[in-house]
Amino acid sequence: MHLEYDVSSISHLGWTPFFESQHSQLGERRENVTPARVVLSTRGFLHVVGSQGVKRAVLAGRLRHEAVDESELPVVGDWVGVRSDAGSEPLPVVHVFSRTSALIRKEAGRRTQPQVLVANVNTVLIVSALTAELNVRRIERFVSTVLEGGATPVIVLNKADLCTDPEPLFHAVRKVAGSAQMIISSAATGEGIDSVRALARRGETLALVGASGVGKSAITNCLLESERQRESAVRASDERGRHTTTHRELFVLPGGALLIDTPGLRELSLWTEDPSASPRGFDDVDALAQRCKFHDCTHENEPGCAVQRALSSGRLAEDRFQSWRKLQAEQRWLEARRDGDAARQKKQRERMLCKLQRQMKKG
Ligand SMILES: Nc1nc2c(ncn2[C@@H]2O[C@H](COP(=O)(O)OP(=O)(O)OP(=O)(O)O)[C@@H](O)[C@H]2O)c(=O)[nH]1
Ligand SMILES: [Zn+2]
Repeated sequence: MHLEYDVSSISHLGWTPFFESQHSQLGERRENVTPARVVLSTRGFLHVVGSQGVKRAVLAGRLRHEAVDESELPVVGDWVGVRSDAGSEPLPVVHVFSRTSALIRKEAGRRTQPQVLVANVNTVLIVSALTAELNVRRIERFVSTVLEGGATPVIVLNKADLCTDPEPLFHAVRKVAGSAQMIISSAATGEGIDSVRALARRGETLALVGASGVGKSAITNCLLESERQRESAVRASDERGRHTTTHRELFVLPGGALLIDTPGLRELSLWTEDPSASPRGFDDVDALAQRCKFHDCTHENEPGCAVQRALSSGRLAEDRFQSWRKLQAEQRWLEARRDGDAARQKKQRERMLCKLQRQMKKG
């Protein structure tokens, strides 16, 4: 059982002028493109919600064919256009609206492909547990990825009830958090949950990310003020009999905000659309780098290097600098791989041809 989606206006589902203007630009096609938001995606089938309520939908073959890579296909949180005159379900998805933000990682495995986890989120709650497993470097990477995707990161340190002294961990994370807000919470005692709830504004979309078992579902349940999520989600028990979130789903919180719970993410390989830029979330390092004598300073052994100076004085921590280095190296590696990605280029060419052919048919 879900909380009912409020379909009296699609703005309650996150529709904004940004999408409206794209819709207007469709011109004559506009009539056949009814906006709906993807709330669930399983094995090729989508569940979308729009002014007509929740419907099953499926991607039109043309969209799949034209996509340069999978990152262009709709995921949970995306706004799509369905042909509502199609009559019976599944309704064909004939359009995907450009995104305001997305959480993107490099696909697991050998392929150099972006994988979009969720789309059109305002705030991403990066959840960790205040336990010995807390990994500052992983949080740093999440912050960078969220900023890269155009959303606002908020760091949630959960299970405060299990931690006798959260202060040292809090300060260690603070050093890598940049401008991200930080919340200490406990889904068990309710501590900090009001601060999380304050981020959940009507019509805005939040997503929860973090490793398995940190308490994403427990926090969700607190926000739902009931056990609904546990009942609604398709849950599978793993071999230890533990319940675990198995898919992404967008649903409504009592105050009218939208929330996407995601399955545990242990690793997050960086993805970036602009590999030459400095990794996001490192304002401290960026500010120092701007004061180096040479603007193309590599911060290794150039004279007048402000980064090296800060490292020797202890103002910049060595591991923070190494993280920045590592992310930057990953970006460069991605760039090199992508340039050489022949399959991608072939698809891009095919797509251009398709477009041309269509235009010729029309003209
Ligand atoms: N003591 C304590 N236990 C918690 C807290 N939050 C969650 N838990 C427990 O930790 C376990 C895992 O919590 P979940 O909410 O299922 O974790 P999750 O992040 O959703 O995990 P996945 O669905 O596998 O990604 C459950 O047994 C929860 O009851 C907390 O703040 N304090
Ligand atoms: Zn330098």
